[in-house]
Amino acid sequence: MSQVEWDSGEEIEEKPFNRAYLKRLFRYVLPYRKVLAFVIVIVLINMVLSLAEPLLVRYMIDDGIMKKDFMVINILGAAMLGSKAIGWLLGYLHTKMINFTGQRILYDLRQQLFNHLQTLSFRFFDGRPAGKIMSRITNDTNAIGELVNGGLITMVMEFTHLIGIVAILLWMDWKLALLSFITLPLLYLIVGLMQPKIEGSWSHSRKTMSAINGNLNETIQGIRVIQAFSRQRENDRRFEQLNLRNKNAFMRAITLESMVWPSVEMIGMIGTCIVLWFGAQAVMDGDLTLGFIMAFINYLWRFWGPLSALSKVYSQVLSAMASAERIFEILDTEPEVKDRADAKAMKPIQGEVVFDDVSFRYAADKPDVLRSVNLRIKPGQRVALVGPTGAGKSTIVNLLMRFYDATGGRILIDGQEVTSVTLESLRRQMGIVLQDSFIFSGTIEDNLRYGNEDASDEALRRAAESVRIDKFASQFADGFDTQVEERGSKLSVGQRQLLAFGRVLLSDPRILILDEATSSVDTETEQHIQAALQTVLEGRTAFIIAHRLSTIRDADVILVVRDGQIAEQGTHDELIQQGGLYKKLYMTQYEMQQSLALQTGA
Ligand SMILES: Nc1ncnc2c1ncn2[C@@H]1O[C@H](COP(=O)(O)OP(=O)(O)OP(=O)(O)O)[C@@H](O)[C@H]1O
Repeated sequence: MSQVEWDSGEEIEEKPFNRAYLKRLFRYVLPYRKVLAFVIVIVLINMVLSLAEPLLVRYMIDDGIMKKDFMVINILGAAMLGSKAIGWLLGYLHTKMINFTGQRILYDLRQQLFNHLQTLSFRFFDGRPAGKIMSRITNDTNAIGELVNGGLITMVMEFTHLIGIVAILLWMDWKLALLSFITLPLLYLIVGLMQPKIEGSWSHSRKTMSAINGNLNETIQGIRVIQAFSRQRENDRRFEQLNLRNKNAFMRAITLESMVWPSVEMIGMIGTCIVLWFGAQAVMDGDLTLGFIMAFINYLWRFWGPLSALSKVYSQVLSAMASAERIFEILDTEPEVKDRADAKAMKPIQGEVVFDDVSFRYAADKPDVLRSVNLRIKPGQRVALVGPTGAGKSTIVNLLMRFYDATGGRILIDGQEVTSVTLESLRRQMGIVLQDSFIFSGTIEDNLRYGNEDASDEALRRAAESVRIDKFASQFADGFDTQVEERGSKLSVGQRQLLAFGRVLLSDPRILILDEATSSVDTETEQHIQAALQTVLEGRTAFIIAHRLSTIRDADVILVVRDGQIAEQGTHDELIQQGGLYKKLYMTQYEMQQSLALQTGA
């Protein structure tokens, strides 16, 4: 399946039974077949023990109590106690073993999903909400886990239980058994009619719950904007609607459920009364014993339990089908950008970059974003990419990093085509610093070492010093061991930028890509950043996506990108002389800065 086909629409709660999925799910169970076979044997033994109980009661009454034989009472009493004790032990074993196995299967599945997810290309993540991807890894694997934990064993256990009960009833007295089954069509009618409605309500309740979660997630993520725009009241209203829908769906499900199972019990009672009526007659006539009737009724009561359990498992299977489909969709999505079969490790590079007639579009049905781009950059050159928004600057560097593959033409680094080398060897020699540098949870040191875990302490210290991280790290009590929290929320914008420089410096790439930060920092931090930048850029081929043209005057080459093409190319002075788009952009920014300076009196 291609990544584009991956459906990002509404999540469906249940799917029809699908043998192919079940077979595929079974592959995850296969490694644990021995332990599962053992569990099934334990469960069956337990079931036989439990089915024997009413018969023991029968003999206790008929042969013990009625005949005043204390020996029989003692033996049967001990047998009942013994069977319960064994049942307890087997129950403990089976619950533990099945849950452990379920967790192991979940672990395997989650690990496989996570590993696969990391190999997927940017296109997969483009426009696909993170929340949905996350819910596939957590909720959907859980649904599968529940099926294994509860469903699988319940199915085996309750089905054999049901067959066992029917067989015993028929064996005890087939006429009486058939008489008691008279109420079955009524039961089928009620359960058959109501169960889909109940399930529908539960499914609606789950859907509204996931909408609540989505809303909550967005609110927490966007709390700053929410408060800044004073949107609390509107948000409250939206949340209240979702909350209300969830409450109503839950209440409807409970109302229906509380109607169905008492009705089932009522029908069960009708069956029991029929048996009692005919049975009482037979006992009085001396055809049946009291113990027999007691045991028979006990079995009848046990008949309803498996029925209700099986109907619940069925809906569990259907929801696991929907989850399986979503999980397999991810697992079947091939990474678009991957190593060719004959890919070799990229040799250590100097940093020459050639774009040979490169074109690119983000999707087959979208227009070209880059058209016939030709470039030749020498090792160590400092290249600035400028141009209007949406012109294709980021796309050029995305292709260079091979986050996407060019749809036409070739990209060569030191004469090696980027598609002919392994992704890891390519990216290890390149570094990227984005506008909003992503900082991971962990310590400042962890983040510095991100691209080079084996760096010596000395190298770490030097890198930190040269971009002045040591200055701000020393402000914290724990220094380099300070936890920066998720996304570096403990750090300022400038500090995050410096940390990103330090990280890339330590990984020592030959080619560096830098998306210049647009957010403004104070003049002193700006100076620090500019000084750090000079250190980072030294001796490397650098591509800088520049937003402030004043910062790139000393670039070796300035590429002016317009409508997916290189419209102009040269040094600052050359381009100003040409009097083209660059000069226009430069003059506009210059005038804006001047008028800003006049307004602020700076
Ligand atoms: N992931 C994507 N999927 C589809 N289209 C995209 C994607 N990323 C960018 N585009 C489109 O490609 C074109 C070029 O975008 P690109 O990000 O390269 O522009 P840019 O010059 O870097 O702009 P800016 O200066 O605003 O960052 C734009 O029209 C944009 O809408």
